[in-house]
Amino acid sequence: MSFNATFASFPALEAFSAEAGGDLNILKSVSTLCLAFLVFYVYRLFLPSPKGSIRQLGGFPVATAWTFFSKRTDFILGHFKASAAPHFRFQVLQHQVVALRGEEARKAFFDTKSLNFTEGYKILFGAAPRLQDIAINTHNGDDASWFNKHILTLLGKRRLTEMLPSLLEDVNVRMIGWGKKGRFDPFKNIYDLVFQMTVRMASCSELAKDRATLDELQKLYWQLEKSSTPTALLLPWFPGPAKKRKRTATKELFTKIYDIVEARRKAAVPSSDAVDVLLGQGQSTTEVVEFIVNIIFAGVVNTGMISCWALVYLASHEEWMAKAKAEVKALIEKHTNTLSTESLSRRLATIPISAWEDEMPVMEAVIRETLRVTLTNTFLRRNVIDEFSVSNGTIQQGDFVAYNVADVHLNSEIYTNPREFDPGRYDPGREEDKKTTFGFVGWGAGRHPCTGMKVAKLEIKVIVTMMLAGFDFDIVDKNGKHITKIPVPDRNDIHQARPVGDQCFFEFERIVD
Ligand code: HEM
Repeated sequence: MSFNATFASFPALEAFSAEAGGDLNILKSVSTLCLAFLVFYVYRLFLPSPKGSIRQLGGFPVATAWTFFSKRTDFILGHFKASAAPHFRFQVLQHQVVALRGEEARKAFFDTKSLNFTEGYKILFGAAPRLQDIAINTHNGDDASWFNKHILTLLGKRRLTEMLPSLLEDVNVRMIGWGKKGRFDPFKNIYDLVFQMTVRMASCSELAKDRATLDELQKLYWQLEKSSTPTALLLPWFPGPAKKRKRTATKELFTKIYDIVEARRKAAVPSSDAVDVLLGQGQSTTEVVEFIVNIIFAGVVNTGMISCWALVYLASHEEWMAKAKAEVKALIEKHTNTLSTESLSRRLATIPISAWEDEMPVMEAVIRETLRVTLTNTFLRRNVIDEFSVSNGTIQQGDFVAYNVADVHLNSEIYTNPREFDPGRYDPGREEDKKTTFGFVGWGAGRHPCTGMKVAKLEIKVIVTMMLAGFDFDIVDKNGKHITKIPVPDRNDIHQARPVGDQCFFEFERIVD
């Protein structure tokens, strides 16, 4: 059955068509609702805070919630700066959110069983499209353990070994497309590489090789990734054009992947690609599609961001560039035939996964430091069971809890000159990240460590290694002039953390094919 047919056969979808016709009625109700909300909020402003122990933010709740969605990092850090308290509480529509800071809060945030991961992100983040969004119910939609189990087997060491040559070839083909010399925007070209690699790892070679479909998927992906606007999150029921565009893009994305998975189901000879492995385990086409979409949304943004910024920092720090290049050279000399006339990507493919993982300490430190300086996450949870106390404040059942990564990663009591890029801070003798509990949370911590870390690290290392061994490159402005001021990530840009102010580019020349 085609996805369109499956899609159309769901009764709830018919309800959606009817809903579209009913937009006018909804619009009429909107004004009444807005008035009701207004009266309610003004009334609330004059009531004493019912949650005595945690400071409740004043002001108009809709305005407060708006800043939480539009400039999340500034919002959280700004309110913490204004008071010495370890927490504050605010309202997003009918939901209560508690922002936390400090070591005790961090321990509780990452370790408390009743703080639910999926519920935390579902309402306050909303990036990954779900089949439920287009009225299709599945068993695994909210089951994080189902995805984690499959990630660990499908993206484990054995598969990384199998996939390494294809990943390198994908990168090589794209890099050939850049030409021998030129200038590019890393926040476009490097993301293209990461998107292709992620799709390759999560799906099948038919899709990874089909450039036209990949480009279409990538376009839909960014459309959906960037559809989590303050309006969309605050007014999810509002029937505006953005909501319709999101629904159409979600349907198109799922449909394209569905057709590819169905074609693999009918293939005479199964391959070792992720899609075939999942189908072989008896998963339905819908489940496989859901798996692929979830991997793309879990993987692309952060892997792309760290690959871009690792290269930007290396290009801005001569000493670390020299160390990283020396490490790559040593790896190539030890594990590849340096007399071979084969392409760089083919030679790199002979380096065993264990060497990529264990013999690149400089690159490990560069990735860790890039994560520390660049990551902008506000981690989210929802307290789904009993109330509990943290730093003398009560987290009620149903409360959302938010913890911004800057509280630990940019904390000058933990890291010296925290905004400076200095991978040496993890060296024996310094080990600044070990000074406190969960001093580094770039790959998560406690109950929800990142299950995609190994594959993400490999993708970043492949990209950086291909750049260091294959190119001379410099960081320049839009006019091609070398940039001396080190770019600073925009901590409110939750997708790419692009540099604040002017964009930066790489001016490159290919030196090894
Ligand atoms: C540089 C790239 C990446 C970074 C920095 C990163 C970071 C993180 C962090 C910080 C968390 C914890 C979030 C929290 O506690 O709220 C997390 C969780 C997760 N990550 Fe990643 N991630 C990356 C790449 C990937 C990739 C490529 C995948 C999939 C292949 C992936 C899959 C996941 C999943 C499924 C979880 C949730 C784990 C759970 O439910 O317990 N990540 N990641």
